[in-house]
Amino acid sequence: MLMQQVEQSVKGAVQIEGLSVSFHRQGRENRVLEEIQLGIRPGEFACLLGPSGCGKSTLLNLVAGFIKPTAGYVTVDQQPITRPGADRGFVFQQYSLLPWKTTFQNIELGLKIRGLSKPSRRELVDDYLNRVGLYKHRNSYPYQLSGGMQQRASIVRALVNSPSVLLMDEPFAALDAQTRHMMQELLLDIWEDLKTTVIFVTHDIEEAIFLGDRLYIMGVQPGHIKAELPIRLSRPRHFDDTLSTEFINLHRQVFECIREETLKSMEAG
Ligand SMILES: Nc1ncnc2c1ncn2[C@@H]1O[C@H](COP(=O)(O)OP(=O)(O)OP(=O)(O)O)[C@@H](O)[C@H]1O
Repeated sequence: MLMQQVEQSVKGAVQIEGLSVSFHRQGRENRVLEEIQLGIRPGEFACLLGPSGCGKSTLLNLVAGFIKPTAGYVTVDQQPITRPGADRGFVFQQYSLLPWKTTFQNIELGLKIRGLSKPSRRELVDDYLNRVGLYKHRNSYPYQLSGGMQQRASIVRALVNSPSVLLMDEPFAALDAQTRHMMQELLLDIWEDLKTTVIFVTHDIEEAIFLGDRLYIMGVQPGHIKAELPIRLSRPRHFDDTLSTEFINLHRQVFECIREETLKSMEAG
C-alpha cells in the first residue's frame, strides 16, 4: 500500500457545466466543444473516447487549466479551474521527462519545488520507483530507458505530487501492444491503491473498457458527449477479462456508437 492512499479517496470531484470552446483561425470560428455537461465522482476512472478531432484533448486541456473555455466552467472539488495547479497531474502521450535529469531527479522535481526535505523526497520517490519496477533505473537518464519505462516514470512523476485528479492523454498510444497491456494492468494496480480520480483519453475501445468505471463517448460537429456508459465489470481486472462475452458485447456497443460519429465526420470532410 502506498503512503498517500488514505488522503486521496475523498478528493477529486470534477464538475463540468455548460462548457463550450471555439477557436478562431483566419477570421473563422471553429466550434470545437459545445455544452459539455458531466460530473466525475471522487476516485472514479473515467475514459473519454471518440473519433479523431472530436475534442477529447481539448476537453482534457480545459480540466488541466491549459486553455480557457468560451462558455461554461470546470470545477475540481468545487474550486473553479482557471489555470494549471498541483491538484491536477498530467501524463502526455509523448514522453515528457527532462532529458538532462535522471529518473529520480525528474520525479522529485515537484516535491523539491514544494519544499519537501531531501529524506522525505527520497522515501516517497523510492517507494514509487519500487512499486513500478524502476528502482534500479533511478539514476538512468531518459534516453537510457525504454518507452514503457519512461511512461512509468511520467506516471510516477504525476502521482508523487498527490494530485486529486490524474489527467492522461493517450499515455500508452506509442507503446507496443505487450507493453501497453502491462502498463494498463500496472496503472489499475496503482489506481486501486490510491483511488485518485482519473480522466483518461484514448482511441482504443478495448483500453477504455478494460480501465474505466465509466466511458464518455464523444460525438462530432461540434464535440459533445454523445453517450455515457458505466462499465460494471468486476475489479480487479485482468487481461483475460477482455475475452469474456460481457466485454465483447460492450466493445461492440461502443464500436457502433463511435462508428456513427466517424462516418459523420468523414462525410463532412
Ligand atoms: N489551440 C488550438 N487552436 C486552434 N484549433 C485547435 C486548437 N486545439 C485544438 N484545435 C482544434 O480542435 C479540434 C479538436 O482537437 P482535439 O485535439 O481536442 O481532438 P481529439 O479528439 O483529441 O483528436 P485526436 O483523437 O486526433 O487526438 C480539432 O479540429 C483541432 O484542430
